[in-house]
Amino acid sequence: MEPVGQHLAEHRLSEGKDVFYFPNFITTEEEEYLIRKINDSPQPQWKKLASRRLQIWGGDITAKGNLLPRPFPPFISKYPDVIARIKATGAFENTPHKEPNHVIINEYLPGQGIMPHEDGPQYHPVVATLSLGSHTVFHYYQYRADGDGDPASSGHGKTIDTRPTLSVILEPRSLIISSGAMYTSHLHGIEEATEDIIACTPHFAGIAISNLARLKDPQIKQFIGTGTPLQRGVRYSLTCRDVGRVLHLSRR
Ligand SMILES: O=C(O)CCC(=O)C(=O)O
Ligand SMILES: [Fe+2]
Repeated sequence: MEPVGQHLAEHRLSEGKDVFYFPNFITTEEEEYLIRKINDSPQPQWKKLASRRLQIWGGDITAKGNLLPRPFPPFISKYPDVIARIKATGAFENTPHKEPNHVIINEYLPGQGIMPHEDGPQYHPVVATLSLGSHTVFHYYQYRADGDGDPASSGHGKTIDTRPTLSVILEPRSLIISSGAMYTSHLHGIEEATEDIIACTPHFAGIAISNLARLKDPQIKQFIGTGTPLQRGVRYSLTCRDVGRVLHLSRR
């Protein structure tokens, strides 16, 4: 068997950065099935936020950061076997449970996004995100060293550098894994947009994307090649992480 680390390394997007991109991590049939199961979930499973809705699977996390574990539904752990496939990448080799035990499913309508944020210390610093239904553009950011700048873009009293460190197109069916400093000292976010204009040549005004050469979706490639804006559809993402501290309640 090939060493797992080497396999992961083939998917690295940028030298020295722990960001790994896997196009077509699932098939279109699996994608359709997952979207159907997400939409079939009972209404109370959805949590409504101001700007999007989400489902939490694997259990709730207490205020102290402990997971109250609940088994995954079959559409996450059996068919398709998303958790086992993520484990097989080797990215979770050094996490407490060696595989994700917690999955957040986010739904984004066109025009919705997620503000730059950090995922925080309750998770081991590895995150794998599966995209379904539509592409999006995912940015990594850093805090500014000097502390001045636009106060509107600051969080926790620190100012975020609005120029992304790295930008990635997440194709439908792709998996992206971030770990190390990309988890612990960077933020990530998705702009609220209904379309994305991508730079296909150095002189073309648009977002510079780190995984252009790795894209696989024929339509996305064609649109980028002709400078056509990519219209966002409804996107679902499965954010898979390992919560280190798990509460095992004894049964009476
Ligand atoms: O939807 C995504 O790709 C990102 C979601 C995310 O950052 C999160 O749930 O913490
Ligand atoms: Fe996040």
